[in-house]
Amino acid sequence: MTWTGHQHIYIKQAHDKYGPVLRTGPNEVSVADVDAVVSVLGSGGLPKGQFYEARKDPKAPSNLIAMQGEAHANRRRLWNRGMSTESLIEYEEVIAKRATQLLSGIADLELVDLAAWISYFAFDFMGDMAFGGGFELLANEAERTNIWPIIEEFSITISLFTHVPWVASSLLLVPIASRDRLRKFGVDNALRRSKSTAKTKDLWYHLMDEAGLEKQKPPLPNVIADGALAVVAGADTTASALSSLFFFLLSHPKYYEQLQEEIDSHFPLGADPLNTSSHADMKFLNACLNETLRLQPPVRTNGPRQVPSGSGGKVIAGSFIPEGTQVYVPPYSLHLDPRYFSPSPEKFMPERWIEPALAPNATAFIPFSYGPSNCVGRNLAKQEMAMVTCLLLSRLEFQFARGFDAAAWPLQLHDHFITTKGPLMVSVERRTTTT
Ligand code: HEM
Repeated sequence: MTWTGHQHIYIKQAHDKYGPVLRTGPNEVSVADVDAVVSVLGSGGLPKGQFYEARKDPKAPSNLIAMQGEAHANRRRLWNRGMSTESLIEYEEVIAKRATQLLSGIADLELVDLAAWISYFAFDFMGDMAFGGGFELLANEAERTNIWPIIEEFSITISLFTHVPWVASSLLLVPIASRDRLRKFGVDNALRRSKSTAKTKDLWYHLMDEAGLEKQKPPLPNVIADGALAVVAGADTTASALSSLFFFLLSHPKYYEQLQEEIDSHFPLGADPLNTSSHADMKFLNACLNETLRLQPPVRTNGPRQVPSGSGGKVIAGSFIPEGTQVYVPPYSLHLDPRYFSPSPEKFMPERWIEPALAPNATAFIPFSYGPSNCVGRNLAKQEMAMVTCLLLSRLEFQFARGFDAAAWPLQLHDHFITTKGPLMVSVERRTTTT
């Protein structure tokens, strides 16, 4: 089931048929019920278990996502500093530089694979954040030809073999030549970054504790492991969400126009669409981002938590779950559940996030998971998406390319823990009114 990339659809169909608590394997259940969000993922919920343990590389230091308990809380403190409001303000300049490169890269191409270009943006930016630079996919055609296929091979291979490509041992599944090149690439960049002083406080600055706030300096290999995690966990997810947003807008011209109008009203002629100070007031933009993350959550099934041995089991959503069982709380199934998102949960309707009469059940909305191991990069991801969307829609006009099979695109979004996607072919024109 995992191999097809459509497991999120099968699980949803099975929930529709058999109810919210479903046995999906000899020792695992899927619970698509809002009660499970807090009781499984919340702070008093269940720990990560064998699923994450089995994917750890015993020879490599763990990255944040594979950690638990106190070790996780200690490492997460460094990450939280790197994702604080002040840090996000520092990152604006780096996002702006890469978004502007994205704009100039596609502005004069008539036909563009927008999904690929958005991915180049997302990888270049996460390389800047995690290692103070490294990828130059937007600027460098040779890199797009030589390095991008390796990154894609890496993403697709590990995603085919494991649910959690973010855990170190997944690297072992990538063909040796690619793996070695990628490892060398990561280590070279990390070593270069470790010898330099950052011009801005990037994520590395916080993970390495360059401010000297911790009693002990984090060991370099741990920081390399977390830097690599940032690239894998932060680039593809954000790129998927942004590509899906453009797909939905292009499929719904009414919403495309409404969003463009909101953007134009906040950034009239001469204003900088990369300025983030209006984002909180841009209701329709935020509604479109939420609606995209609801219908196409980049992490569709997510990794499970486990009922601890010796606990005697746990009652979840009204069902007794024995100890040792792995429990999934699948975002895709929850997000399409009419109990939580009505009317028409399968439709792209940004207004459900604006009109009180359509208000969804916010607890059932978990694109970034929930609780102590939720996505530490969620605010950064939203900031990237908002900046790129405002810039592109204020400067360019997009349409699906002639002959593009829009109906087929969502089926090319494959759930391999993260989401892999097919080409999103669009035609592009400069807007004359705002430039
Ligand atoms: C739209 C974009 C994104 C989505 C949908 C997303 C989703 C998620 C989800 C569902 C998890 C929980 C995984 C689990 O329970 O195993 C997670 C964890 C994580 N994400 Fe994100 N993510 C996004 C962007 C980012 C970005 C930009 C970063 C920045 C580096 C990031 C870094 C992380 C890290 C480090 C974790 C592990 C947190 C922990 O275990 O404490 N993510 N993300």
